Amino acid sequence: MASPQGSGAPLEFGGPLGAAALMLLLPATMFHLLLVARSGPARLLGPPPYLPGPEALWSPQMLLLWFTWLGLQAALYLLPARKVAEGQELKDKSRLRYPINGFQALVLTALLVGLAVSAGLPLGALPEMLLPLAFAATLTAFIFSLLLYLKALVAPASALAPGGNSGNPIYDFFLGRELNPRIWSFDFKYFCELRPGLIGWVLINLALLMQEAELRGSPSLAMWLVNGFQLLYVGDALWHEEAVLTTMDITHDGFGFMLAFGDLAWVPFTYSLQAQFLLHHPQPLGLPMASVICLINAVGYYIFRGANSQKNTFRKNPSDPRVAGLETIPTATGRQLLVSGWWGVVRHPNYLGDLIMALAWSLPCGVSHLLPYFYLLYFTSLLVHREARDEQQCLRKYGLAWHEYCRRVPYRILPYVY
Ligand SMILES: NC(=O)C1=CN([C@@H]2O[C@H](COP(=O)(O)OP(=O)(O)OC[C@H]3O[C@@H](n4cnc5c(N)ncnc54)[C@H](OP(=O)(O)O)[C@@H]3O)[C@@H](O)[C@H]2O)C=CC1
Ligand SMILES: CC(C)CCC[C@@H](C)[C@H]1CC=C2C3=C(CC[C@@]21C)[C@@]1(C)CC[C@H](O)C[C@@H]1CC3
Repeated sequence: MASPQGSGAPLEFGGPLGAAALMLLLPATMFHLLLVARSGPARLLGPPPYLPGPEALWSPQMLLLWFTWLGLQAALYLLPARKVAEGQELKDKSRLRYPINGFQALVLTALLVGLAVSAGLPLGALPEMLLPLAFAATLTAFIFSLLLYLKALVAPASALAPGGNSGNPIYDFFLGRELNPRIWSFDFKYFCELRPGLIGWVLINLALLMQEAELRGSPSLAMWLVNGFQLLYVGDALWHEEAVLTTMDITHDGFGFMLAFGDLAWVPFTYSLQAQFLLHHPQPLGLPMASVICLINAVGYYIFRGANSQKNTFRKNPSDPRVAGLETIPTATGRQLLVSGWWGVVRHPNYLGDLIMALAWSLPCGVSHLLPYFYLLYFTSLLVHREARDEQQCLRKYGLAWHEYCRRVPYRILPYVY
């Protein structure tokens, strides 16, 4: 039951002060974006059009709707899975088991929503409820993180994350103390990372598309593109759900406010920003420009999926014919690093593809406003920071072999630039 206070891991995110600032700044940014997206000038950097009073934020009905959504996703998570995957080896040499049924949850949610809409559910009314729903999600994230923090007090030391156990309560609350908090086999972090937020994001997009159809007779081409691109991204993440088990969020970071808020509130309510913007600021988009944007998204997806699949295939089975011919660097751990193929172009080709897609999601919104480009700006800084964190971890894991990889592949994300 011991908890190693002051575990000695280097502090990230600017330490306790940075963590405290982010805990205020992230929800404030999310509410700012929600308010600004529906305002006439839609200025990213200006003040919000008004400050919402408690009656605009707090609604018991929206809280109930939010919990119904979480309950539905939890029920779908518990349905029999097509596959059960094992996670990475833990400190105590054990491996946790995870159900692989995220895509099934997406399809079943689509069927249920389809049935409910045909029975008269006014999905197009959802955009009017975003503010109180986002407030319910934020409140849930705060309370949930507090419960997770308390749960970690009685967790065995082997269950704690390397990073979030500095002994500073603010920092540890933000980063998360326990690595894989579970009740029986229900894994909270894995559940939150892929289900309520990601599926909620595409549902909000769909509701915005439906409201646009109600307002203007039919959805605009720009709205179709944004919905299509982001549905592809979410569908892809859930189809390749097993790949999330090797991300640093699952293997390294504890489950605290950062991920709870990020997964439950930030993803659905800010990643849907382009569709929110388009509902209130329709943009003309001709077929030639739409084709160019589709091409940009396709190129981004091709790089993103190609790089991720190449690494996942290689990590599962280095002798797989699809990757067996690639050049590698041996490491002292026995694992190898790819140094040709996508991973020989830059050290994070998957981030490059992801960023190209992020650009394609903003372009349908035109160039008259900076607001729809918020995701691209935020995502660039998230991935630059994430890449630096991953490099630190790889350097610790692979030492000299990592130096050799950096020498052979000098650019991190963008060839010849960064
Ligand atoms: N939309 C969003 O908000 C976000 C999206 N993403 C996306 O999620 C996906 C997963 O990203 P992320 O979790 O950051 O990490 P990555 O999938 O990029 O994985 C990094 C790990 O890959 C392994 N690796 C690195 N270089 C090599 C190499 N040359 N050969 C073989 N293995 C190597 C290392 O782990 P090891 O050696 O232990 O296998 C390293 O720790 C990405 O596509 C990213 O774009 C990520 C964050 C947010
Ligand atoms: C609120 C903060 C700014 C930080 C929040 C970060 C989270 C929103 C992201 C951390 C890692 C994520 C991943 C994904 C979504 C965003 C979060 C949760 C994916 C599931 C997106 C789809 C990809 O195919 C896989 C990603 C894994 C990491």
